[in-house]
Amino acid sequence: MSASSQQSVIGPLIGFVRLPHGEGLPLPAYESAGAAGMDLRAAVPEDRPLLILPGRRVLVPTGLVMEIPEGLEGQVRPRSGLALKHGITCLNTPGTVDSDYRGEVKVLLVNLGDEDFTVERGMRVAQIIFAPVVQIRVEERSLANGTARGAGGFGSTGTA
Ligand SMILES: O=c1ccn([C@H]2C[C@H](O)[C@@H](COP(=O)(O)OP(=O)(O)OP(=O)(O)O)O2)c(=O)[nH]1
Ligand SMILES: [Mg+2]
Repeated sequence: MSASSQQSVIGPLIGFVRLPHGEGLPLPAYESAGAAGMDLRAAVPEDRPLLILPGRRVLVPTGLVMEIPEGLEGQVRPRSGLALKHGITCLNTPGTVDSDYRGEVKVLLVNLGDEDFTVERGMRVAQIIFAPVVQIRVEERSLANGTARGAGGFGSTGTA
């Protein structure tokens, strides 16, 4: 198995459906044995790259629909290299992909740099991390139970 196609053999199985405009792009894969995220590629047309002007945002298609099982979510997060070199990050980070979402996964990029940035087809624009989620039950109460911290927060435990 090559370094660029690591595949977990014990993790949950997630179905990826490739949309027509995603044809020909590699499926997301773990790029190293211990990678937490799988990179997401831009499924923009070869002849129509996306230009992101400084201060502007664009929604980048990935060409993928994911069947995330109940109990998991997808977190769309920025890539540090793009952030460091170009000021490109995800505006809504971490983006949340719900387990019942069956639309195309998209990446909302923002250009916080001072130069134009071009998103080419196949460029790895973000990464997705799959993580467990719990859905809680809500019970309204008149008073919260007491704790040692109480209402202290926002630096209440000291300055250093
Ligand atoms: O970075 C992201 C964030 C979200 N989504 C998709 C999957 C997610 O399940 C859906 C809704 O996202 P979210 O709940 O964050 O947005 P919303 O503004 O609350 O929309 P909605 O009312 O559809 O829930 O949009 C993405 O493809 N990429
Ligand atoms: Mg929502």
